[in-house]
Amino acid sequence: MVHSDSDPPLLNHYGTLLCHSPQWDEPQTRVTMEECQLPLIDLCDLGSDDEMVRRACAAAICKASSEWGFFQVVNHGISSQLVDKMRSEQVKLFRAPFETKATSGLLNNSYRWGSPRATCPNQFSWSEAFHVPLTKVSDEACYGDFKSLREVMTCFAAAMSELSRLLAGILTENLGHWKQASISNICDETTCFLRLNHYPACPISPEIFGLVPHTDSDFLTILCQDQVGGLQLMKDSKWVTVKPSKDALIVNIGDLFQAWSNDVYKSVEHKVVSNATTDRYSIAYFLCPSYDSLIESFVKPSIYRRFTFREYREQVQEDVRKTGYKVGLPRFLLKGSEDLTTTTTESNTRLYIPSIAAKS
Ligand SMILES: C=C1C[C@]23C[C@@]1(O)CC[C@H]2[C@@]12CC[C@H](O)[C@@](C)(C(=O)O1)[C@H]2[C@@H]3C(=O)O
Ligand SMILES: O=C(O)CCC(=O)C(=O)O
Ligand SMILES: [Fe+2]
Repeated sequence: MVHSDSDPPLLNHYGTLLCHSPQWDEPQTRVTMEECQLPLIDLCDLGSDDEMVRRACAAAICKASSEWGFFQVVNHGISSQLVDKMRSEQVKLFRAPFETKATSGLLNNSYRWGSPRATCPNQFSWSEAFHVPLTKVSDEACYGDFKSLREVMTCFAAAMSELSRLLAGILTENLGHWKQASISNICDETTCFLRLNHYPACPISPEIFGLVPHTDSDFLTILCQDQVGGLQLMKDSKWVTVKPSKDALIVNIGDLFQAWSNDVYKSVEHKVVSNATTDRYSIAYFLCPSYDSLIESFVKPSIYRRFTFREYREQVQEDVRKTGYKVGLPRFLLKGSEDLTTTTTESNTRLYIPSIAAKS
């Protein structure tokens, strides 16, 4: 492996983990995975003159969010030029020396690499990231020498923010309790994040995760990935590989939407497998509420107890600190509601009668 000074010290951190986990000595072979075509939704239909077309599009978004927890959207309004500019700025950013990324306070000092708390190889992520709060995306002081990055990131974050609110509105209204609370009211520019991911090529072992299996701790995530591939999600208890699609963005439901919808929508486990030869880049936009926001289902009996986003984050961080793993929603199950929580099978798929004519 040729080491460049921009690479985080993934190899020696991973090496120390290996020393304590002998069972990882056997050579591993890269298995070919079943590829899936995520539900593909053309958001142009939301602007159709035909109300039935608008309703059908909204219903498809809701159905995919319940059955897959994932879907992909085209004609989402984010130009390929902006995506290409964002990607080239992202590549430049990660090519900076590791010292600069890790110690200069760049992007609100939001740099993360590997998995600092990993105690064994399967808790390790062969990746680096900047997890940037939206409040800082336009802050000139956060960009150091990366002046051109600021304008692109500001435009990109604004476009992702608008798209996330459109989708959250459709998903909330389908639940029928949109009168009592709207997610757009508790999520705003000050509470969301933009996460820039870089997955360096990893020629050591196909067993190494680019990003460990996890569910997202938010309402929903919009993901812009390059064409390298590697994202996998859990479908019917099997890992399936998401086939990259050039002009599509991927949307996935987060833990908070699963709780808010009383399990109608699913926050589905996903991971990134490493690539032996090619670096991979992605950008994730996380629609998150303020830390004091109360997450509760308006549908009774609730499966989960009411909790604030702050409680949720603190519980995740405590579990990761103590066990190396995120537990997430199971920590908030109400007593006796374990048997209420649904698993997605054809038999209990909800009937979609959107209570709205999707807004054009
Ligand atoms: C959406 C996210 C949840 C996560 C942080 C992240 O931004 C991307 C990685 C996720 C992950 C995966 C491994 C661990 O479960 C976790 C606690 C972590 O450190 O990174 C989760 C994060 C989370 O749920 O907060
Ligand atoms: O890079 C990807 O495809 C997935 C990233 C992800 O799951 C995350 O940042 O939460
Ligand atoms: Fe994720």
